Amino acid sequence: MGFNCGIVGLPNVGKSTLFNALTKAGAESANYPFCTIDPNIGIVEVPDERLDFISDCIKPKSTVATTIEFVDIAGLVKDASKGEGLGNKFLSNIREVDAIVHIVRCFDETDISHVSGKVDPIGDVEVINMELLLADLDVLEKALTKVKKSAKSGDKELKIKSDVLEKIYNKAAEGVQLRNIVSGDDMKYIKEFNLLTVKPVLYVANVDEDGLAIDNDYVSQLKKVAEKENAGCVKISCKLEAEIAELDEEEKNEFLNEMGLEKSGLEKVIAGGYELLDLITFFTAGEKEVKAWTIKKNTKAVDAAGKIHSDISRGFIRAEVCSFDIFKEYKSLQKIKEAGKMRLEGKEYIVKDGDIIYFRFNV
Ligand SMILES: Nc1ncnc2c1ncn2[C@@H]1O[C@H](COP(=O)(O)OP(=O)(O)OP(=O)(O)O)[C@@H](O)[C@H]1O
Ligand SMILES: [Mg+2]
Repeated sequence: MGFNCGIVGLPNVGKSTLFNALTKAGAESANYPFCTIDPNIGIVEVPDERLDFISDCIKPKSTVATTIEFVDIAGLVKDASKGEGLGNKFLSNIREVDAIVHIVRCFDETDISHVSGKVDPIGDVEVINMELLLADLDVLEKALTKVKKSAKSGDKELKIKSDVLEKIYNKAAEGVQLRNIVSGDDMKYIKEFNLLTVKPVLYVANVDEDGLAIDNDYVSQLKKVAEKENAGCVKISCKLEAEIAELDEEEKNEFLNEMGLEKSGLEKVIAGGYELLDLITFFTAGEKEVKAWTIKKNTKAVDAAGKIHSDISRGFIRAEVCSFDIFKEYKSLQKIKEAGKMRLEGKEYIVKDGDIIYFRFNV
């Protein structure tokens, strides 16, 4: 089971360019709208300095990073919810992803055409978000009619569901993106509908080289939009990232240095996506292999063990756990044990981000 982020935005804003930089998959990217029709899917390693540190100390035969999936989706235009552009096909591709990376054009470059004729981040975001919301309204309206009817039977649970749907429908009709108003309790009634504006979103400002050094007006505008929505916003140049991705490690560092950048923007996007998905990482560390594993926040030790192998979960005895900070101090699991700093935890232990775990099991 993987977790994925869908890359969405207007046509010709740099989605495939970013996707290629992320995945080195060579998806078609060109200066015309609707270049992408079918979604491209790519697996991306999640860079993690902690994994590198553990690996440097233990020097295992292999080191394995954790991954997430990115999906490059066709461009969306106004009235897509009514079938314009690639319309419903596009929307159903978005329905399948866990989180949304929304790319917004924040560069001038007259050679690259813009579907509405001018660069306008606020307007562009509104077009996309409105289409997503209209699609949600459509789904909610149908669901509400159905549930209301069945709630007439007097079933209490259906009555609650109908009330929740009605409340959310009314909010959507007011133009509110739903991610900010749906509570955890509401979520269980609407999960099945896979609503688009409930999915977490990260905005990506796609800038030119000048915009990288100093925020241009477009970026400032987009940052305000993101802030208002409580969403994250990262600034990168998709075109530059695609060029950097072609370089080998040494050239890449040289290039980043020259540009006065610490790390490539891709890492910011990957880290941002990982955060959106509400994921954390734990590590297993042996002489053969040091490996990063992905789990949802609040996963129990016995379920985390199941990520590695169902036998380990089934025969779970206990987990030997230390935090990354402890490892950083002692640099060796043996030394941590000798110092009495290794904790023994049971099945119910909630795994924390950065835990290094050894599972004892018996089958
Ligand atoms: N930061 C940038 N500066 C200048 N040009 C850029 C930048 N980012 C992308 N481009 C250019 O914009 C054009 C469109 O890019 P791309 O094909 O990635 O868009 P897209 O969003 O995937 O479009 P579609 O929706 O049609 O699939 C390409 O020519 C690409 O090189
Ligand atoms: Mg594309």
